[in-house]
Amino acid sequence: MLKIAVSGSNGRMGQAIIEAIEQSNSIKLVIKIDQNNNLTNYLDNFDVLIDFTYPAATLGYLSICAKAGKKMVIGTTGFNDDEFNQLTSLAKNIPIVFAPNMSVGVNLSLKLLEIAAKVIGEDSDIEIVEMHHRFKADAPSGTALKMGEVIADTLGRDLKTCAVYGRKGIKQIRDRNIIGFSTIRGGDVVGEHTVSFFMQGERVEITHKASSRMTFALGAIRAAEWLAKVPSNKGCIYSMKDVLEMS
Ligand SMILES: NC(=O)C1=CN([C@@H]2O[C@H](COP(=O)(O)OP(=O)(O)OC[C@H]3O[C@@H](n4cnc5c(N)ncnc54)[C@H](OP(=O)(O)O)[C@@H]3O)[C@@H](O)[C@H]2O)C=CC1
Ligand SMILES: O=C(O)C1=N[C@H](C(=O)O)C[C@H](O)C1
Repeated sequence: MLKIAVSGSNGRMGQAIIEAIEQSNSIKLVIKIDQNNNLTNYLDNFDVLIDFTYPAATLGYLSICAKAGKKMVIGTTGFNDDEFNQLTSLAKNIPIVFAPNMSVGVNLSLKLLEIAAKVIGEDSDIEIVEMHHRFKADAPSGTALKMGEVIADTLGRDLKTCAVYGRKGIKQIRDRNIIGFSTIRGGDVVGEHTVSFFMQGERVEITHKASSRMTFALGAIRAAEWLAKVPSNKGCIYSMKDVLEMS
């Protein structure tokens, strides 16, 4: 039976993952890691670490796992460029699944966005709106950024130069080539993303709404089961596209 360690075990996602593991017959929860215990003491006990925490904490756990040859599923979002480079470098030693959103629906939406961008992207004003609960610590969401990246890549644009986050202070009409991002935070919204393609006389919208964190938790478990079959010495960053075999 696959042995799982969960870091951030007291968090919203940590709790959802523990609940999902408890309902599974094929995997077993062996260690809950929180800020009071040390992963280093348990390295012989688990096969895959599932981590949904904060960037600094994730990098700490990844550094330990990379040295010990332990695989990781990482759902944490909000990495800055420097932190992302550290993650990329550490993942040369072990296979990891790293995805800002583990739900099947969002990963299908990424595929739909690729198609939409190909067909209508050049003729559209593209705007991404995301809405999350009041406790979310990063903005825009990792999912919104991933959606923007997929669209920008499809259109041959660089998201670093074509993204506009909010419009305060901008005193000019909209440039067709930008991808706009807007963020809403409030209450207990689990996670909602809408990408609008505004054309002349019509508008296409692709929306995903998560109503339970269980969708992310089940995706993380699916990723751990998939990762278990990848050789430990094959350092690589995999995505949910790999896990779900969506080429
Ligand atoms: N990829 C996906 O599908 C999804 C990704 N996420 C992402 O997962 C992350 C966590 O979200 P969520 O569960 O809502 O957040 P929470 O704040 O509820 O949980 C975060 C956990 O991280 C722990 N933590 C914080 N700092 C440290 C540290 N330095 N060392 C060890 N542990 C630490 C916290 O511990 P303590 O309780 O002790 O403070 C807490 O248990 C976010 O980045 C979020 O965006 C969320 C949902 C889905
Ligand atoms: O913090 C959250 O809650 C979520 N974070 C992820 C993100 O930043 O995209 C995924 C999901 O939308 C929930």
